Amino acid sequence: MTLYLDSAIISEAEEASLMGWVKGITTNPTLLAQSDSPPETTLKKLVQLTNGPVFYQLMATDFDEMLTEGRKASEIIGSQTVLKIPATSVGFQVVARLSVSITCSVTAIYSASQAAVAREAGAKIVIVYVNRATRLLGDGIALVRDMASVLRGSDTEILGASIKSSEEAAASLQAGAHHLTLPLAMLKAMATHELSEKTVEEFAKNGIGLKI
Ligand SMILES: O=C[C@H](O)COP(=O)(O)O
Repeated sequence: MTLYLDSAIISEAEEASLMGWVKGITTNPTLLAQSDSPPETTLKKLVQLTNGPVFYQLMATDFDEMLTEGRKASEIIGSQTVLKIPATSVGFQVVARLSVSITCSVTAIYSASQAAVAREAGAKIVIVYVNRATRLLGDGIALVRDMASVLRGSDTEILGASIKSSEEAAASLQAGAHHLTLPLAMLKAMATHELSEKTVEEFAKNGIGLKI
């Protein structure tokens, strides 16, 4: 399992890097628009802040332009590139073409059948917007479960995105998500429990340890 930061804000990527357990960064056009640098500069900075994958989502919608954009992103990000390609008819064609040379994920997947098509097209990762799916379809966790069932036995892995609580994060993993991507605040929330803090306070009050 891998936890990724879902952000293009450099200060957040720096903080996630210091955590030591966040192993890559996912971006999308909306997140890149929140950065104060042009996308090319932001992506180069993000690459410096992680040893793991840096995901870039294609904006173009025309087949040839998508190929060009994907190759350009790969030149900027280098060996850490994972392309995020939207789950559209042309998107699947682009995955089939680019996945032979660049790691591809398919994003904005809303059905188990789209996950199966993504796998056949050569995607290594399928991205499911868990909370959005709950809001739009009724049960995002059930969608993760269905996707996991369809992909069982294949190399294609599920990345859960649009996670709004620690409980939703855990439920996504239990349902079969291999990885999660989360905003910085959600990563911190995942690592925190009030009882852990209370327990530490208790030890601090009553215990002793090595002199340092
Ligand atoms: O890249 C996709 C985002 O993770 C979706 O999250 P959101 O539903 O919070 O916008």
